[in-house]
Amino acid sequence: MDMVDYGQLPAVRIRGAGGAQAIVTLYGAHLVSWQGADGAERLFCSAASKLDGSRAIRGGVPVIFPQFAERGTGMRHGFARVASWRLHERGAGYAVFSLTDADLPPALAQAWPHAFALALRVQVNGGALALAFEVNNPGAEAFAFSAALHTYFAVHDLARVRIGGVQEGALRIEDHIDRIYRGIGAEMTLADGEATLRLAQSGFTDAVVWNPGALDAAALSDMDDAEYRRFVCIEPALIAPLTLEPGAVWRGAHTVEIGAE
Ligand SMILES: O=P(O)(O)OC[C@H]1O[C@@H](O)[C@H](O)[C@@H](O)[C@@H]1O
Repeated sequence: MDMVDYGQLPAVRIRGAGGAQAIVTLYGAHLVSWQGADGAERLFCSAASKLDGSRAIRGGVPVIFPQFAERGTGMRHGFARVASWRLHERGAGYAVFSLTDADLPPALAQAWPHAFALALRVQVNGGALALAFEVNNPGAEAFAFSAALHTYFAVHDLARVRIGGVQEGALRIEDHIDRIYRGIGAEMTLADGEATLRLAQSGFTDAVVWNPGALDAAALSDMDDAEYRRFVCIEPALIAPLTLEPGAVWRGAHTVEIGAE
């Protein structure tokens, strides 16, 4: 494990068994790169993304907390993806990042005045990636939150994408899609004609499938026009706000395994 720069952002490189690697920026505890043993990059990150801490990174795995999209009065998709996290622990093949209310700049802390402690554990091992997200309430009052791991999977061509496990039959994506699948239980698959990824989640009850399509991609200043064909977001999510009592902890996990086509 070593410290590297990702654009202008300090980041941690995690090295796992069999040559697996991941890079996580402290800004957002944002997993921006994941390679299995074969060295192929499995996450998409836009060439047009800001990498200087001035706005959320477009790609990788943004941590969404405590609000999903515009479902609330706070920042769109919450503040966790634009906050500076700490490296809490590291070991062979993994690192744990933490964020508490005390780490937030005053404006963000005032906008969401609750005591909280988040932890994100990122582990790589051969062809597997494991993300474990934990929300703690160390305060004296309950708070409600939503959360997601907004994973941008790299694909060779959007037109060849088949997603299994979210609906009856495979889901194909022609262009724009923004759908919430509720009550996800079993494994999902993502195939793009070159490889199949097996995805599993726990704690997170929902999965969001998102791609901006040609029109919306053209309107995004932090994405090149043709890049929408190179990724699909499949996001383990907890959409309906969950109330966390004082002293309670909530855990959500997301695992991805690289398989052959
Ligand atoms: O541009 P943002 O804030 O990163 O959001 C990207 C997308 O994130 C998805 O999770 C939402 O379902 C979409 O509605 C949204 O457009």
